[in-house]
Amino acid sequence: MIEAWTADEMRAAEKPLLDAGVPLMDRAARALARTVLGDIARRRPAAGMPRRRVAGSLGSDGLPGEGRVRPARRAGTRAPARGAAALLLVGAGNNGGDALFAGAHLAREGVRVTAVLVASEVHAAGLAALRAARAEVIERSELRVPAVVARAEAADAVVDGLTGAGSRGALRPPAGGIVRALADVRAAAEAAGTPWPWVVAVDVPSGIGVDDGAVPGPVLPADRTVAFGAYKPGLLLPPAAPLAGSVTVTDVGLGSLQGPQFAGTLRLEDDDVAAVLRAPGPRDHKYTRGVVGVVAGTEKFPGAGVLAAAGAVRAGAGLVRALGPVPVTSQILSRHPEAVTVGGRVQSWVLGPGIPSDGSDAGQDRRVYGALAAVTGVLDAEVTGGVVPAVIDAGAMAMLEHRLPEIAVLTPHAGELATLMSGLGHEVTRADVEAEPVRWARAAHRATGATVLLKGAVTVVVGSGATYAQADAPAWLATAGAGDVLAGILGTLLASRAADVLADHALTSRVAAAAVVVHGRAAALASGGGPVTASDVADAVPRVIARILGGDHA
Ligand SMILES: NC(=O)C1=CN([C@@H]2O[C@H](COP(=O)(O)OP(=O)(O)OC[C@H]3O[C@@H](n4cnc5c(N)ncnc54)[C@H](O)[C@@H]3O)[C@@H](O)[C@H]2O)[C@@H](O)CC1
Ligand SMILES: [K+]
Repeated sequence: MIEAWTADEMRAAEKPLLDAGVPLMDRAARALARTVLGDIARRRPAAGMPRRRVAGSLGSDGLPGEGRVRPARRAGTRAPARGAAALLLVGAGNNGGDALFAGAHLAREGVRVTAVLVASEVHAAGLAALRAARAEVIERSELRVPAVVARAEAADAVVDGLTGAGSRGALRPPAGGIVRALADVRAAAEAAGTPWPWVVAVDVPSGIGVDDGAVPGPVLPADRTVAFGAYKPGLLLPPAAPLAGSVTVTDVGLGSLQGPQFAGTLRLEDDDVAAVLRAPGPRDHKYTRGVVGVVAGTEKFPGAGVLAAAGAVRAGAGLVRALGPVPVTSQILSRHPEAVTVGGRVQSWVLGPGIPSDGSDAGQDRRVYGALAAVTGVLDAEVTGGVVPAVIDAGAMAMLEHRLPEIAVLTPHAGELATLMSGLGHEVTRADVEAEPVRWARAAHRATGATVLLKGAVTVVVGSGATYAQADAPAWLATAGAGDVLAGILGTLLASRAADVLADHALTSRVAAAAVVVHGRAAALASGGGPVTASDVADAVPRVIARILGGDHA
């Protein structure tokens, strides 16, 4: 489990250590320097190898044709970092202090270090250490954006120490202008396939919302972030999370926060998913393993019914009841003969995939309304068979008439969440949701009572407890029908855990996050780096579950 700590939690945790004289900044800076040195060494050509010329790129002398290449990684070749160039971007706070002390270590290792002071006052001891190591310093009064950009282009690594846990809002000038210029040049280099230095963010990429993952202004995307003590929420949450690159957490001795009441930001790892999955025991039979009722697909869109059923079947449901018009159920049966198409008791519902919100299939709408009555408990348990958890997807999200319990999981993407919230009287657009996904997912949870699973490159799941942020899927998963498969997988996990989530509704979000992991891993396995269909994703689910349960996390 990855747990993220807010800026306040970090401060509270570090205070007793700092009071006791624990040299946190020294530990942080050493770890940062080690990581930068390792990265530079890995990325440089082995000593004595000629620098390759890269067509179309500008060299450090500004002439075309010579550039640093991203050399292919070759096992066993770890060239030293001596002679490499590093540019430090240094802000006013301790984040800049980390960068300065790390810069001093780098300089002592033979790296040519230039520190750009973006504030008139920076960490004094850090600056003294850097000067003592004979690094070059560009003062704030000498700052010229084009010159900083040229220095960055000539460097092997850029270390972003502008702001950290003390960051507030969009980066102000001159930091904002420098970062915008660097981010533009980096984007242009990436588009053209030309080299660009390795960017290491200190603690967080400067300018992100540390606690909420917002991106209120310019941010230089990092290749790596060296986080001190713990992840920060902004390293896990969209839209900021992808700007962090790969995250390395350095243990500075802060310990762990998480307890049963933890209501912060979490990311499940495979071990946590294994704890949610329920492998059948010798006494289990199909009814104890969980029966999933699927109301998905219409005559016009039968595929969604097939895919939702596929997700449920492949995730290991004891039984799938697929309900709908004959053109839908016959297709489901032809693909999944193990499903049944008659009603009866279920332990969870999957409602809505492939059902339009225009009321064009009265029969499916009626089935959805009936199931929703079982989920909300508005109808007597004698009629409905009792309250059960549910996945409420696509068209079913337009059929909500009553407040939902947390055991109901809404599964919108950003556009659907905007529609849902607009229907509830909030003025919000898809772009608003994309800019602040967690804020709107939380608003939707408050407004509906349901657990909200907001789909995206980073999927967030919000209930009454922790917020889960999962980034397990390759971008190839953005394909038609993928959401239907997820709904089916989640239906099965909820059915297998029905008794637990009914006893503790707050568990629903963790089960939902586990389904997101299974879905993402299945997509990665099926994709193998190439295109993937929703059917392929469903087919890969049994192998992924076997790997997760078997502790094989490769
Ligand atoms: N918590 C820990 O255990 C450790 C924390 N350390 C470092 O300390 C950092 C936090 O230090 P600080 O509290 O000094 O915070 P920052 O280093 O984020 O600096 C805050 C200062 O940056 C400026 N600033 C804030 N928002 C800005 C904006 N939008 N545009 C321009 N300037 C802005 C302000 O002058 C503010 O005083 C962490 O991120 C980490 O790098 C490490 O040194 C040691 C270990
Ligand atoms: K930073």
